[in-house]
Amino acid sequence: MSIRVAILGYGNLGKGMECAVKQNDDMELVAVFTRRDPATVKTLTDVKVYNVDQLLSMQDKIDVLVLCGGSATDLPKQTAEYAKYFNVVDSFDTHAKIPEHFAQVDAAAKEGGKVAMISVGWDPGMFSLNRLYANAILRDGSDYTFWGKGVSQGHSDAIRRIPGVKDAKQYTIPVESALEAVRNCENPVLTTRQKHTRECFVVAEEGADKAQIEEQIKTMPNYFADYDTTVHFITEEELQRDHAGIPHGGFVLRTGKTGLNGEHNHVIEYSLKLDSNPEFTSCVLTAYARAAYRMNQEGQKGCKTVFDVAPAYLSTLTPEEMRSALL
Ligand SMILES: NC(=O)C1=CN([C@@H]2O[C@H](COP(=O)(O)OP(=O)(O)OC[C@H]3O[C@@H](n4cnc5c(N)ncnc54)[C@H](OP(=O)(O)O)[C@@H]3O)[C@@H](O)[C@H]2O)C=CC1
Ligand SMILES: N[C@@H](C[C@H]1CC(C(=O)O)=NO1)C(=O)O
Repeated sequence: MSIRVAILGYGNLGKGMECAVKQNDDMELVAVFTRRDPATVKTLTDVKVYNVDQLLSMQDKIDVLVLCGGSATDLPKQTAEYAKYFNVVDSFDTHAKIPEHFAQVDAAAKEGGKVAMISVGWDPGMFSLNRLYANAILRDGSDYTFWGKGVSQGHSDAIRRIPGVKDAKQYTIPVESALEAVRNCENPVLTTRQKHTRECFVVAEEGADKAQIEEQIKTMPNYFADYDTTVHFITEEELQRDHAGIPHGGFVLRTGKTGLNGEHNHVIEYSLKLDSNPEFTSCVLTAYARAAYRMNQEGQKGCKTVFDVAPAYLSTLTPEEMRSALL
């Protein structure tokens, strides 16, 4: 029997989820839920769209609810709210607030006897896993993460939540000299500001105070305050013409030494090059939706992160196929 998946929140991630579920023949997309009028939400497939006020009445038709809202203001409320009623997966990526998000979601999921997976995606998510593996293996070393050049959905979402902003895209740009020093095993000590810059393209509402918007972006804690950030105000047409895509990617690196006197250098590198940040992120969310369902079917409950999920839960391979897949 297929795993019945539903989506809450129909933006870039919601559209990505619609595509990702179709690529998994052990799953079916049963519904999309939105806070808006369903009639205004045009989907890519013939999936039925409901207003979120219908969600609880459909609890018995949904095995996993994937939360596709924004981390800045949606997920802090929605994940804990619905973890009481559904197995849920979210992509919460305000790194500094993950511990408090975990605590709230864990209490709700345990109360409902459900599994909740938070901070699933590529960073946090796949990059988190690769940082942990590399750190566990190369004990004498240094960790580095670089993103881009590409469009951060979290940072773009955070800008769009500012009053007076109609639309926005944020590019994360790695400082090439820093990346080169790391690859050369120079083990540089780098501040946040020395690794990336951020460039924002913003469409302001008619009559909005652009100076105030720019100030709110540049001083925004957890998103922009620790970076050199530039803000460009452009028209909706220019945004659609010049910044329609959502490509991204990045690198997780760990450089370290082995041998009694550190004679040998090693570099671990995991990289992603993504045409579509939301479609790739949705593929990760979909694999972890499979894991959440399976773990709950075993009687597990509470909040999990990618660190708590054995790879076998993610895979459609049988145990015999997995053993040969080791080769
Ligand atoms: N961990 C990771 O690696 C990654 C995490 N993310 C996270 O995913 C989050 C969501 O990103 P993204 O999907 O790009 O965000 P969007 O801004 O596209 O969508 C966020 C929410 O806004 C609402 N919305 C979307 N479009 C419209 C519209 N035209 N008018 C009104 N409301 C709209 C939707 O809710 P509703 O339908 O209810 O109105 C939607 O769920 C990001 O904030 C980021 O934190 C993203 C990429 C990677
Ligand atoms: N969570 C990020 C995924 C990566 C990209 C990123 C950044 O550019 O700052 N940080 O983490 C996103 O929303 O796209």
